[in-house]
Amino acid sequence: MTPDALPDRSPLALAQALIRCPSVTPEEGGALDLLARLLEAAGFAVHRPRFSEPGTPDVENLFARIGTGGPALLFAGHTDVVPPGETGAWRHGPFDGTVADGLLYGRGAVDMKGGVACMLAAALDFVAASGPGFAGSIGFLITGDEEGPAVNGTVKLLDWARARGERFDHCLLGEPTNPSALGEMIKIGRRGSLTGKLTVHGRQGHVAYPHKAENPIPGLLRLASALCEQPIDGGTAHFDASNLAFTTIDVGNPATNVIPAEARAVFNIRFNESWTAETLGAEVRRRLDAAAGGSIRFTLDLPPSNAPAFLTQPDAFTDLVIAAIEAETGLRPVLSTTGGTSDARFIKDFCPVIEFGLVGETMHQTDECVAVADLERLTAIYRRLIASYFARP
Ligand SMILES: N[C@@H](CCC[C@H](NC(=O)CCC(=O)O)C(=O)O)C(=O)O
Ligand SMILES: [Zn+2]
Ligand SMILES: [Zn+2]
Repeated sequence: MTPDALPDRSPLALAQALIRCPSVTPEEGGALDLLARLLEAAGFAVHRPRFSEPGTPDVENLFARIGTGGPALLFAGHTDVVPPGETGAWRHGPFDGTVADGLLYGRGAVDMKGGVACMLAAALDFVAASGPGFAGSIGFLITGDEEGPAVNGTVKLLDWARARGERFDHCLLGEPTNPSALGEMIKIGRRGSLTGKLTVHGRQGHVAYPHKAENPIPGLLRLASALCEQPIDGGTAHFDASNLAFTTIDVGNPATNVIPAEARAVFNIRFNESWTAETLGAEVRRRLDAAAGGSIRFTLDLPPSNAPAFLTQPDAFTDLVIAAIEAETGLRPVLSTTGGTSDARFIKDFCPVIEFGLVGETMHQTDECVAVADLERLTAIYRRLIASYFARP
């Protein structure tokens, strides 16, 4: 492809072209430019807002729409990718877009340039077949900040769209939702995420004179055990049990003969709909206070969480997505809230959102790859969904 030529509209060609754009967060890498040119050529009005926030990198985003009326269907996703890690360890270059043995290799193949390519191929095909005057609208809300701090991406893009008076009835987010086979799983919600930073305070001193010091490490271990020992809850009808994991314990003491003054640990909790970040934070404090018993001096920092648990009640739109998946794969997807959080946590305040995309088995891994056949089938699912969405009375 010459620099200005557009790839053909097949999902494979689009996914290869996107993978060849090195868009490791927060770099745009040419990926959004490519989408903009493809969407503009198909008659979409395209906008490229760039957002900033002190202390975070500026990030480029894309919003596109064709049609002004309803029903209005929004496709959402991201073109940024996580770093490839050791590029020499990859079987094929992470930004080459190589196809071998029926698999397309590259960073973002499943998470989620492949998914973006499929939604684009399906929408461009529908618009070409029906003409731009179909009754309704199709939108694209694509960020370059999903894998990063998620501050200058979807959350601000939605505010920007709201301020312009953009409205959508339903959103399909194309994150990789299937554990091992296309058609297995739709995500209808996500657990919340809360991070805690725990510090136990002691008094520095000589290891040979412990009575003149106060070692914070046993206290930190006691508090950490207290948080890990008791389950947080037993799960709910739609959500797994909440889980807490310590991610680091740090003392940073280079000396073998000094009792340190402080010991620190960080934990992250993935919580279900029976909690908010506030009620869960209060419960964590209650458990720590009980374990400390007035004798362990600690401070707990709970940075504000922008990731609540949420659930989208299955509705007629969910039924359309299920029907499209069943027709193309023969599988009936389970409706799940498992896994990490996603940008759907922001979109849910804008319109009902569900997630369905590729098989996520290799996401974030060396040799991330997608079956070319899955790209074609996911495009057929999205194409069928669009047709049935706009055919509704
Ligand atoms: N970096 C962002 C969001 C982090 C989102 C991340 N999500 C996943 O890993 C999704 C994978 C899956 O379960 O399908 C997470 O949950 O940490 C931020 O921090 O805002
Ligand atoms: Zn993703
Ligand atoms: Zn990811």
